[in-house]
Amino acid sequence: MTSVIGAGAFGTALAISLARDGSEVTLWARDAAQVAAMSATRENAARLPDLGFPDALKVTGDVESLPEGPVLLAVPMQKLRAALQDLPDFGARPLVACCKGIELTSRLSPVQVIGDVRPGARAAILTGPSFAQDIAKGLPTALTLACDDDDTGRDLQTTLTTANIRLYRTVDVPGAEIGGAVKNVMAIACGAAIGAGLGESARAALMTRGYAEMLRMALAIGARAETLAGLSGFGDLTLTCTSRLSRNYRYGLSIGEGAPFDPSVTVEGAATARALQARARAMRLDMPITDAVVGLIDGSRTVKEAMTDLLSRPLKEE
Ligand SMILES: NC(=O)C1=CN([C@@H]2O[C@H](COP(=O)(O)OP(=O)(O)OC[C@H]3O[C@@H](n4cnc5c(N)ncnc54)[C@H](OP(=O)(O)O)[C@@H]3O)[C@@H](O)[C@H]2O)C=CC1
Ligand SMILES: O=C(CO)COP(=O)(O)O
Repeated sequence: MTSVIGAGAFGTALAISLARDGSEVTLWARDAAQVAAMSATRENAARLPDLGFPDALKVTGDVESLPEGPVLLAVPMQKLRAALQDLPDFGARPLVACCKGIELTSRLSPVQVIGDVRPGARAAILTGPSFAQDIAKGLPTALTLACDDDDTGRDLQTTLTTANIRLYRTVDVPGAEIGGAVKNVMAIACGAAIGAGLGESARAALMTRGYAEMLRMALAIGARAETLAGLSGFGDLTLTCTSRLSRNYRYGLSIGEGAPFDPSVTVEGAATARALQARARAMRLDMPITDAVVGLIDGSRTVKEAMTDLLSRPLKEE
């Protein structure tokens, strides 16, 4: 039995996929009106319209009624701490972060935030390339489940694998987390380049040099290079930097096109770019594309200026 905290796009999609296999899943939302609507219509009309809930999916607003078994925390990175602080103590139940990014106030990763709020909890992260719509529709996906306790990781891998989600396991939690955080920043950069008409070659350059920044930060925090070459790094970078289904990429497009963007949409890369830049500066790491994205977001650089900054850096070896 699995519980999902947060009936956003990702939490709902995971719950649908698990329940479609017949697993008992309880999806918790904090908003009573949303709970009532989802219970009545058996869909999440706001986030995943027309994708009905399987019978095994239970909806609740009563967090005390959640069953034993893993708890998936499917809330945005910058909301994870507040969500955990409002939730009851889940005892020995594994807590699985289902978010991507770095907390702006602390520069901590999702699993580090869980450890900060719930010391001693068995924590893991589920990350990798997948759009909620694809998961909910039953399309094939492959994701990474990272847990530093391999026994817990094996249990979670078995429990959370579904007919359309193939899970790969790793104990390299920092590696899995940093890939998912940095790829969103790079997706904003790529969207901005395409939106400003800079072309596909510029996008390929940003993806490749963005991967170099991802790897630089990963190695500096003790992660394994192989993890970054996998689903949570290279895989998710590829998906997010090339698809208009990505909200981070679309946010970048809007910057490049000078078009408005709905501020209520979850764009993890925006806050994470600032957190990543602060972390990189403290660690004396060179992350020029991250710097450029922060400049675009705070309005201090135009796309043209940011690209000129990147192209005029001293020449170096690859
Ligand atoms: N969407 C996707 O395709 C994918 C998303 N992810 C990751 O999943 C994470 C969540 O994204 P996604 O589901 O898309 O986001 P959404 O914006 O669709 O949903 C966010 C959910 O979090 C809930 N929430 C926010 N703050 C709190 C809080 N303090 N306590 C409890 N619940 C809270 C919201 O509730 P309310 O509506 O009441 O505000 C909402 O249900 C992100 O880190 C994202 O990167 C990963 C892979 C794919
Ligand atoms: O993380 C995702 C794909 O793996 C979803 O990307 P967005 O948050 O940019 O929509």
